[in-house]
Amino acid sequence: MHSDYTEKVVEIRGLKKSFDENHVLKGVDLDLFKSENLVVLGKSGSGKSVLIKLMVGLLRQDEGTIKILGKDTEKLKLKELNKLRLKIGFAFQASALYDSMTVRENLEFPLTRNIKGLTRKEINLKVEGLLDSVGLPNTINQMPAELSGGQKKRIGIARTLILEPEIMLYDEPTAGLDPTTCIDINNLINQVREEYNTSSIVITHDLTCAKVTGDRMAVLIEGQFEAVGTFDEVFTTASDPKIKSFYDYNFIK
Ligand SMILES: Nc1ncnc2c1ncn2[C@@H]1O[C@H](COP(=O)(O)OP(=O)(O)OP(=O)(O)O)[C@@H](O)[C@H]1O
Repeated sequence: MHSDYTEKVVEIRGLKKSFDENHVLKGVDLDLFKSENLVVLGKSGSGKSVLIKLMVGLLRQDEGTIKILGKDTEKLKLKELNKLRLKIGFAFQASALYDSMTVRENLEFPLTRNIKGLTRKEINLKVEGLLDSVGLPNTINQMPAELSGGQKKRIGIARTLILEPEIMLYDEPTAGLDPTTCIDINNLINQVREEYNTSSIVITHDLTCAKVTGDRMAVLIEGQFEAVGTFDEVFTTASDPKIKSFYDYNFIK
């Protein structure tokens, strides 16, 4: 256990979001504590991405509050919201690398766009340091098309880390990867937490990823978190039929 569960970095209360008659989030409460990895599980269409989009201000809630690093996101002016967004690293499902840029240029891009006045030496140090961290120093001059799916994921994570976010959001980090590469990415998620002291939300359908990376699980069912706790608390000892069917569904799929 890496968190003492005292300091909250995210606090969500009574969050509701509907699209016309589609009531996606029906009063969601969730805490993310400093230095923990929280795994969010839920079937396709259960609202995991909507939750993340609300957190980073890409969507607006109908009701409820989202506090991030002590700030109520709804009350922030755009400039303050943008400043807060820089503290949240979003590792997209598809890595979202720019195909026409080398690995070095991909990593430099968020840095030079957001931080003015860095010297070439400072930029190089940061880029090279992060590539070392994710175990891919030799890819620096390669194009994304020359990388494997797992390597792209690692570079995507490195690029997200370059602005030193306090909170990491991983959107299905192991989707589409072979089992061995999944293990590598799970280990990287844990390593990132140790090295960069991040607090993370990991969205996944992969129960191995959930077990290996998550201090706590939160299962989104019918618009609310039905169960929140350690993997064993939520799954091994669960008697709730909704949780059981979710667990079975994941293995049948
Ligand atoms: N911008 C939007 N406009 C209308 N409906 C939307 C919008 N975004 C999401 N939805 C709806 O909200 C519901 C939840 O979608 P969401 O993408 O959050 O699911 P998810 O849990 O992330 O699914 P998956 O695991 O497949 O990625 C879906 O019914 C979807 O159609």
